[in-house]
Amino acid sequence: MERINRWRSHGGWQEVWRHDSAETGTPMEFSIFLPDGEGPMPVVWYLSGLTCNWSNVTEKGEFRAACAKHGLIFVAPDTSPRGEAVPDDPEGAYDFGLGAGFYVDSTRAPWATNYRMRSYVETELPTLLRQHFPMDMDRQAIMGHSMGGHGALTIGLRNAARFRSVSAFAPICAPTECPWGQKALGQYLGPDQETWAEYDACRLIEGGARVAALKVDQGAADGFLDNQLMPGKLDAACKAAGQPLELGLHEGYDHSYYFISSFMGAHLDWHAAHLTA
Ligand SMILES: N[C@@H](CCC(=O)N[C@@H](CS)C(=O)NCC(=O)O)C(=O)O
Repeated sequence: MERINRWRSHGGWQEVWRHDSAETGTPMEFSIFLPDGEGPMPVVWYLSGLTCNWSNVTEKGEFRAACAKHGLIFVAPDTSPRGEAVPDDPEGAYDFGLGAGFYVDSTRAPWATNYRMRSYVETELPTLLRQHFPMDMDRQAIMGHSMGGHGALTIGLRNAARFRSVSAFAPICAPTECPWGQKALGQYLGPDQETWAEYDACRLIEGGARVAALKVDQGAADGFLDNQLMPGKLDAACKAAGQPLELGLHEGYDHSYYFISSFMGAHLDWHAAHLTA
């Protein structure tokens, strides 16, 4: 593992690291905010959306003040494998391939070799980082935005014992039912929709999965709200299953980091309350 940058910020260090991933077969980069102190400290995993790498939330997410205040380590992985040898959408579309790994372990050629973002985020990265940083792995939370909100919800639901709290900004709530999800899951996993279910938060909840604490915020002026994100389906699935959900709909906010940064502090305060209880 190689540290490629670091900046003093909010009484801690904002760092960027590169390492070789066995899962993706490529070098991968992530950012990590480390409050000062010996730790071990609770960890918040933040999964980003389409077109993003670690830099979007790190530069625009405004998470450091809350993380410093609460003593939270904040990790932002990339959203896909990268590199010349990694296959991409044939038309270079933003919603599939590079920057669009969907937190899936692909089972189909030519994607399956590198597109293993589920195992990378769920297993490889936590196993690696706990050896290098003062992380308290008994106190973990996961959050994300859009495609990363889908990642946070599905990884949280499949690993409920590991995360004390799960939250999302404008998540893709029902990927099996929206164009972004159908395009990605159809190609990464193939046409058998039974194999898609473990990558759909609503279907996981319908199938019995639960999390300890769940919070979602959504902008009402988000152009992707009705055709891609569908928070109403998550609300309905949670209500039917008895899964508590704190769902906020916010007039005037869109899909951007202006929305995310407005609610980031509240999400981190909420995670901290669960992580330090
Ligand atoms: N219209 C956008 C769609 C992608 C998009 O909105 N991406 C969101 C996540 S789904 C994002 O965080 N973009 C990067 C940023 O705002 O910094 C594009 O074509 O780039």
